[in-house]
Amino acid sequence: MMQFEPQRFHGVWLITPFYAQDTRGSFLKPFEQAAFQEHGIALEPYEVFYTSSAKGTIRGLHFQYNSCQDKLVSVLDGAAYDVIVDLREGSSTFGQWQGFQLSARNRRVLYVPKGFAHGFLALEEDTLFSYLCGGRYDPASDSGIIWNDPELNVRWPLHQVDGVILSEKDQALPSFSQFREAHGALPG
Ligand SMILES: Cc1cn([C@H]2C[C@H](O)[C@@H](COP(=O)(O)OP(=O)(O)O[C@H]3O[C@@H](C)C(=O)[C@@H](O)[C@H]3O)O2)c(=O)[nH]c1=O
Repeated sequence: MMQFEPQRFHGVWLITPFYAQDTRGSFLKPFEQAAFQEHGIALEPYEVFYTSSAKGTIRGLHFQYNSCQDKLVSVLDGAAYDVIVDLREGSSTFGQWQGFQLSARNRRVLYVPKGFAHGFLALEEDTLFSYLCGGRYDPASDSGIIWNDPELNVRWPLHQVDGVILSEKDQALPSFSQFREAHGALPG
């Protein structure tokens, strides 16, 4: 049976997938529509993708302005410190962040609703990160907030890596205050 643990941000769930082992190996099921619906999670899968990241890579903190995606994320190989930031209009936890340890060993799966920025730090070499997203990729409105924004003050576990690797795009992301001036918030 899958287990669903509600998190302190309304609508965020940490999920223990169905997992079984036998003499052949293992079986893991991270998504089952009926089980998600029973918990009020209306994820309509649109696309699946994976990324592989060198240790120390930070991807994020990303979101789309239009056709906001909800995401089911997990780590298939390696380990990551996963971070979400509540950017939902009218949310009582707007501007707050939370971090989660996701790894191939703990098999935890995180459901991130629409209206959040999302990112992670790869804690091991070649960390394989999996996404199941509701909503299409919209490159025109793909954006984010800089990973080390002083106002958000995410406490990344940088002591666990030797240095930070970032894409050029992620180095140039706006600050949280620039995001608020330009957009205010995201539709939840
Ligand atoms: C995200 C994405 C990227 N791409 C392309 C654009 C680019 O050429 C290449 C790499 O894209 P990026 O640099 O944006 O990839 P990346 O930095 O890994 O982006 C991802 O970061 C994490 C934190 C998320 O939450 C994801 O939703 C996504 O935003 O892949 C797609 O074709 N479809 C997609 O859905």
